[in-house]
Parts: sequence; structure tokens; C-alpha cells
Amino acid sequence: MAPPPAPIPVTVLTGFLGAGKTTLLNRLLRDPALRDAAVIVNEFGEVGIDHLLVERSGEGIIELSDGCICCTVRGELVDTLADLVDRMQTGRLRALSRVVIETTGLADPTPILASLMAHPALMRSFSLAGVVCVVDARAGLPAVAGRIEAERQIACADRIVLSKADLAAPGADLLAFARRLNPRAALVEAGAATPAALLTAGLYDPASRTADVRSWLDGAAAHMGHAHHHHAHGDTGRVRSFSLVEEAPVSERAVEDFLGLLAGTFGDRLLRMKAVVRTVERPGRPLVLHGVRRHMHPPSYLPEWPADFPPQSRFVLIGEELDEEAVRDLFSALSGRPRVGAADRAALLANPLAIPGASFG
Ligand SMILES: Nc1nc2c(ncn2[C@@H]2O[C@H](COP(=O)(O)OP(=O)(O)OP(=O)(O)O)[C@@H](O)[C@H]2O)c(=O)[nH]1
Repeated sequence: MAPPPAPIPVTVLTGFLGAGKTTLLNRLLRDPALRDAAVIVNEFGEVGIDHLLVERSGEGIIELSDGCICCTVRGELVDTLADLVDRMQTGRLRALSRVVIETTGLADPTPILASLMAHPALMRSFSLAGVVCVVDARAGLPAVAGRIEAERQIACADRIVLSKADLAAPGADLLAFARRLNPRAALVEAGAATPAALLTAGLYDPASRTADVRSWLDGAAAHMGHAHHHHAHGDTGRVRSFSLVEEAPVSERAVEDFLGLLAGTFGDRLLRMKAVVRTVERPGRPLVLHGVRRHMHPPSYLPEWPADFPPQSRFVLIGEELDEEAVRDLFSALSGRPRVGAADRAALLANPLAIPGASFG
């Protein structure tokens, strides 16, 4: 009999909302070292757009249903991994070299780690091979300090990747914060974040963690099977998410105005904005928008609408104390169809507080 196959390394990719997880993942997936990797993504928000943003077609991407990966989706994650083993054993799936799990920006990763480690059958086929945490250098300390999920993401990492250092040098306060939470993880700038630098952490060893991380892992293991967890996430507390869908094409100008007003009205209370837009100018290509707090990233068009994705605009917004009705009013005014009783486009744009949005150049 052939010896059992070596366990497949599983890497958990985490980091707060908009830090640059998917961007890093896309870059890693272009490396031949990850050709036979499977990717499991999970997103927060009612309308799934993440699978459109991960640049890999077909069976390599597995999208878990909506919800927070650390709670509602945890059973689904275990089932998904078990299913991968089953498909490999029956020859329906090529042998995988690695599995990468991208968590949502709002997930505490410790329950995920605990549930994998507590699953002996699964751990015969897979080995936990490290946690990579992306930290946004431009958003800096205010984006992560005092947020329990963000702090846990940093604390349990083997590698901390500093993203957006090309836009803003990481502040000394952010670096000191990361060091205090996690004295041992290597800090890597996004530009140097190759598979060799990130994926060679070796086995995830709880014993080598800080006392805090060990106690969270133990706490998470003790809570497994219970419906309720003591940490805050999702639509609990002040962070909530909602989405807007629009069938009719929207002009680039309206998009620009909308983003400017969003940033001007909500500022840093808008933690994350992600959208694909069907524009009047190029209806055949999805326009992708990203916002993180008050910053908008440059918009870009994808080559075409994927066959499995309806050609319509979808915005996902995640924020603190965001007024959903106010956002909908802004959007409908700018898309040229003001809702009854809402201000129209001219009135909104006369707002002296409005900040110019992302420009199409
Ligand atoms: N200039 C620059 N932009 C970056 C970098 N990393 C990510 N971005 C941009 O930041 C925005 C958000 O990046 P994503 O990779 O979608 O972030 P994410 O962590 O996957 O976001 P969520 O899954 O929604 O939490 C996008 O517009 C990226 O192009 C970087 O190192 N430099």
C-alpha cells in the first residue's frame, strides 16, 4: 500500500477591512508555486462580489456563503475542506499543493484556527501552515487600534505584511502597536511579499504564541459547538453592512459624485466600500471601486463581465453608524432617479462640505 499522502498546508490570510488581502492573494496566485492551490474566500455583506475580484477562474475558488467565517460559516469551512479531500481521493480534483483561506476583514481568526486544530480527521489531510496578516500602512493605527478583531488578526500572525507602503510610509505608532501585539512575526513590505517569504512559516504552533493568543485559542476551542460567541462582529454592535443594487447603467460622473459625497458625509465611519459598476460609458466592462475609510483607490475596469455575474451595479458598504437611508438617497439622486422627498442632484452637489471623489483621469 502507498503511504498516505503528505498533509496539505493550509494558510490563513487575514487583515482588517480593505487592508489588501485579495490584492496580495492575486499576486501570490500568479506565482507558479501556487499553481495547484485552492482558495477559500468568505465575505461580509449581502451581495457577493469577492469571487469576481479574485483573479482565478473555475474550480480553484470556493466561496463560502455570507456570514462571518468565525461563526456561522465555521461548519461550512470544515465541510468544504472535507469535501476537497473526498474529491481528491476519488480523482475528481487534482492533488492540491496548498489551501489558502481568506477571512473577512471583520473576522477574529482564532476560532477558525481552533476549529481546524480540533478536527483530528481533517488534520490528517491538512496541516495548519501559518497565518499571514495584512496591515494597511496608509490607514494606519486608527484603523486597527481598539478593534478586537483587528488586534487578534495581528496577534496570531506568523507574517505581517505592510500594504500600501507605496502610498504612505508606515507610522512608527503602527509599527510599535504591531510589535507589542506580536513580538515574533516577521514584518514584510507588500512589495517583498513573495510565496517564499510568506508561506514557509512551518507548522502553526500554539505553544510559540503569546499567552494572549494561547488563551484565545483555548477559549475558542471551549466555545466550539455553542451558537453564541462572546466576541463582537457582523451586524452586532456599531458595525453593519448593506448593499445597493442598480440595474440601469450609471455615468462615471455620477459615480465620482457619489464617492465624493460618501467620503464627505461619512468620513472614517465608512470603514469599507466595494463596488462593481455598470457604467454608461463602458457597459460591457465592470468598473471596480474600492474605498477604505476616507480614502478612495483609483477605479479600474475589468476586461469583461464574467458569465456568472449579472451586468449590474452592486455596492457593498460597511460602516459604523452609517445611515442606510441617507446613503440610498445620495445614490438615487446621483443616478438621476431621486426618491420621493429626497434632495436632487443639484442640491446635493451644492453642498460646500462635499469632497471631490475618485477621479477617472
Ligand atoms: N497602492 C496600493 N494599493 C493597494 C495595496 N494593497 C491593496 N491596495 C488597494 O486597496 C484596495 C483594497 O484592496 P483589497 O485587496 O480588495 O483589500 P481586502 O483586504 O481584500 O478587502 P476586504 O476583503 O474587503 O476586507 C484596492 O483598491 C487595492 O488595489 C498596495 O500595497 N498598494
